[in-house]
Amino acid sequence: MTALLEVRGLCKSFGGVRAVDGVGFALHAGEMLALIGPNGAGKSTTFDMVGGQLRADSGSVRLGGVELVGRRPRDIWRLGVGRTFQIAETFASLTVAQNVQMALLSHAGRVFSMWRRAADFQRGQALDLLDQVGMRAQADRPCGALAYGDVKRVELAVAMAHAPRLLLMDEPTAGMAPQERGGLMALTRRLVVERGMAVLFTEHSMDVVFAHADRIIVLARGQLIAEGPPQAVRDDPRVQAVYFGSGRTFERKEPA
Ligand SMILES: Nc1ncnc2c1ncn2[C@@H]1O[C@H](COP(=O)(O)OP(=O)(O)OP(=O)(O)O)[C@@H](O)[C@H]1O
Repeated sequence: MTALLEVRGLCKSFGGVRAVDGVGFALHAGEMLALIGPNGAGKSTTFDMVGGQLRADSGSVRLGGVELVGRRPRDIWRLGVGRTFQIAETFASLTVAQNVQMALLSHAGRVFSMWRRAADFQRGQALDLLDQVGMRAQADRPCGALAYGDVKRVELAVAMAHAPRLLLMDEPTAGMAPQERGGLMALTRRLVVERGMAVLFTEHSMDVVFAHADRIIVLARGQLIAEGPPQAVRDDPRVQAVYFGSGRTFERKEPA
């Protein structure tokens, strides 16, 4: 099967630091791939090069055969690479439905001079998306009044408004209570299956990674040191060495 995303020989240095050093991997439609590694391993830098926020020094990032390196983030987004954004980027004073409507507006490329007109725009479609993330009943509440776990669901609906082929999720469960994390990842899985979308995510909670990733890639000091299904990665001595070496283990529990 041809990969949706193909990354080859990706490199990025900051001054003398080789933040990402020859990283390559593939990601297929319908797959959830976790990118893990100790602090400073190069996860964010890799992520930002896929999304176009950082330009690679060398290497290739292809989506459906189309080269992304050198394109602007907005063009990459238009080609089908979505990203979930943190709570600060939703409009807390707008309602849940209005937040999704704003995303639909921007997807359609429409500019409205007055919010009054925008308020009616694609409300039905926004409600459908909210239905998919279990938030339709809260459509008319301001986002600022929601529980944190519910805001994360709205962020997913906002990302879905652009119908991404590939969704980048940076620490999707950060700040969530352990019992809420599984729910958000199960919801993400359902969207992946229903839409044939691919997800690339970074995550510090190893419980989330091992429970929800189809495959895992592991970075250490900018290089890819292991790749495979969760159990194989967990048992890989190189991965164990990197995590034990940094004082972190897979058994570590995140604070509630
Ligand atoms: N803008 C920058 N300028 C200079 N050095 C940077 C910059 N961004 C990242 N680095 C360095 O590149 C290396 C990789 O950083 P990166 O943030 O990609 O790692 P990470 O795996 O995401 O770490 P963390 O888990 O702590 O977020 C680190 O040594 C970091 O200090």
